[in-house]
Amino acid sequence: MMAVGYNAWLVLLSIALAVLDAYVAFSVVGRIAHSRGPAALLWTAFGALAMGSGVWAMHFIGMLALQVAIPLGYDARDTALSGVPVMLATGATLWLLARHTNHARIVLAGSLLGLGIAAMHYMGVRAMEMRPQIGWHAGWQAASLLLAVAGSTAAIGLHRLILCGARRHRWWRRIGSALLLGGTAAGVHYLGMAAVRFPPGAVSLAAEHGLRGLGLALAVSLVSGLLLLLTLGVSLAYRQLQRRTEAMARELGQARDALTWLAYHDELTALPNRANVLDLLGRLLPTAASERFEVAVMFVDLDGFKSINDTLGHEVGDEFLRSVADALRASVRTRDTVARFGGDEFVVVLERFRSEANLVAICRKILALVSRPVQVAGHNVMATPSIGVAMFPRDGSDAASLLRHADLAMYSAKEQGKAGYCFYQPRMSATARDRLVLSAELREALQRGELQVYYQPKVELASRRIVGLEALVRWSHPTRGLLLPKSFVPLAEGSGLAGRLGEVVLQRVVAQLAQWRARGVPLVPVAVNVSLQEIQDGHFVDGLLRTLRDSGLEHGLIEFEITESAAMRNAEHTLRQLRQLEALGFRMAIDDFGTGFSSLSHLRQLPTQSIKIDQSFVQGAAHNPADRDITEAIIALARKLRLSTVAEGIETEAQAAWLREAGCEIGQGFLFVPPLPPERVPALLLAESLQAATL
Ligand SMILES: Nc1nc2c(ncn2[C@@H]2O[C@H](COP(=O)(O)O[C@H]3[C@@H](O)[C@H](n4cnc5c(=O)[nH]c(N)nc54)O[C@@H]3COP(=O)(O)O)[C@@H](O)[C@H]2O)c(=O)[nH]1
Repeated sequence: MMAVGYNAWLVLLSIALAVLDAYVAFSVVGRIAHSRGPAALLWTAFGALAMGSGVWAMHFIGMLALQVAIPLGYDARDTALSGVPVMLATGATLWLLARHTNHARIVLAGSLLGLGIAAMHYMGVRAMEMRPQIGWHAGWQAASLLLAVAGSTAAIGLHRLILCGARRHRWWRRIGSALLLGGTAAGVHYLGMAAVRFPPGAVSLAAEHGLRGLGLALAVSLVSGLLLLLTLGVSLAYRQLQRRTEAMARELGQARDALTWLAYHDELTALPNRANVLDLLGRLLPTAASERFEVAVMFVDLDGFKSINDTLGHEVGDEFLRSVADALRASVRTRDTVARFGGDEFVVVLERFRSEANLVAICRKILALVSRPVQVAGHNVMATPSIGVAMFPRDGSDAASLLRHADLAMYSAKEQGKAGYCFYQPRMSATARDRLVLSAELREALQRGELQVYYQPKVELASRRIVGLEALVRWSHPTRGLLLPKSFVPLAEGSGLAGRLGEVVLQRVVAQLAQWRARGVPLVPVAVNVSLQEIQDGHFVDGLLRTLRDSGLEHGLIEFEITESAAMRNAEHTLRQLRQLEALGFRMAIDDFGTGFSSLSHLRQLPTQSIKIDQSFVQGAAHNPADRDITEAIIALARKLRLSTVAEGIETEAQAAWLREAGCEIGQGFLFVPPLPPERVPALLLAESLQAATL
């Protein structure tokens, strides 16, 4: 038997190539696993080519490292063909590993790869074309086959363990599995070569025409190494790209989820919003119709929330709305829906309730829980709810009509004194239509001059002398008769006509005063009610001065009454406007005092000469100690601020006497004179006092 030796450098080179090859192969498995469709197929083919050719190059360099006493060569065709089984086996292995793996798949992949490597080796040895044929040592042959299968399986198993295990030390373990697989491929080759027995006198026919030489070994190593490095580079770059794409997809997904949430929820309270409720009712009502159960929609609106917002600020308002949301949730079952439609409007949807009495109980619970005072940023805040209820199928067959009717019922609850609930009744729709008609008619009435101004005297309580008049608008409606402000002033404010209405009243008052003066009637200041909309209009002061310009009237003859809640709203801007009016010599009074949320520091800054005590306190004082206490407190406060007090709505002598004793100087009410048309006022102004006047 011929002696056999190896070129140690080429052996080392072949082992290094095998390890690099294995490392690249595992990297490519990751790319296939994370790709789909054609990309996965392309990576499999690319990986099979790179890894198969790497193993093949390792084997070929190993063959070239072989040194025997005779010249050796390798048939080019057989050598090239020996790469085919390993490439096929590699392709199959990569594909198997990239998909779902279990123990059986790992053993199958390891066996396929091992057999592919072994097949390549034994085909490659044949390429030497030895004559006589070489002999084989069965033991070494069996050992090489066993190593091929066991080593490949172990390396693949180790790699799977890495993927499933913790991230720590992954890199080292990946190198370990590459060393194991690379070592296996090299081991199969060198164990296989140990099995080869060159008969004495044997020759290699391929030495004449085949591949041979150190230069060739280096060239193959270089090409194969470059191919593997290129594959590794592309694989890493591709992984980076995939990670970025995945991160972007994740971010996009999160952004889409956030947008979807926002589209269906109210950001402030995290409650469902209008779109959500419409969606819910759209699904619920058909089921309710087919399964014959009832659905109730409750419209909940807070009374006086605006003044909380305006006087205490939006942060306090927001916090208070969140507490209202909690109170509403606590009032109903978890399966009922509580939603916020915006502002201070909430909606509750209840399904499968037991009876109408059950709904009444829920309304009462809402009233009790929502009306509780809440501590927000050091303030004791409270607002009562007004609730409107509409039921399916009785009050509406679809979401839109149910919500509209619940809303109308809520308005009705407000009209009935607020802090209550109302169930929808068909006549409410008629009332709403009526409001619309009246609103349209008001626009024409302003042009046609149907508005009139009545005057109610303000009287000095001690002497019953008339010290002022209040101008109160009336609408002489062609078919409905004389309408009071409560039936059309809110309509004017809701339809943007408040400014025009104020202008008309002011023109009438100025013309009236000028006419009385011309007739020699002694004049007293006339108070004109102004709404917040008018005050906030940037042209209010200009319009006022224009109206007064040719009248020759002193500005001190006009007093503006602004309600307490309006004075506190948008406080800064309102304050600027009022100061401008004061600087021009106009007088100012705070109307309906005691009904809003005044900030005392703000009140101190208001350029006002008097405070009007709301008539509810004046009339309640006789039987309600709290009203009496509030009235006395307002009078004391006005004294401290050096303001005069005017008590509204005095109807009895007892009220007048008590108010006078309490320190109130001026009064107004039916006891003295009701609001009168202008033609009846001169007689009063010409008399010394009311006692002397004949009404
Ligand atoms: N923006 C404008 N608002 C106006 C204008 N004119 C009136 N108003 C606002 O309407 C409110 C109601 O006015 P009215 O129905 O005319 O009622 C006044 C009196 O009739 C009533 N009053 C007077 N004395 C008594 C009484 O003894 N008992 C009793 N039950 N009611 C009485 O009070 C109203 C006057 O109150 P006040 O203005 O608070 O002094 C009216 O309050 C205005 O807000 C307008 O031109 N523009």
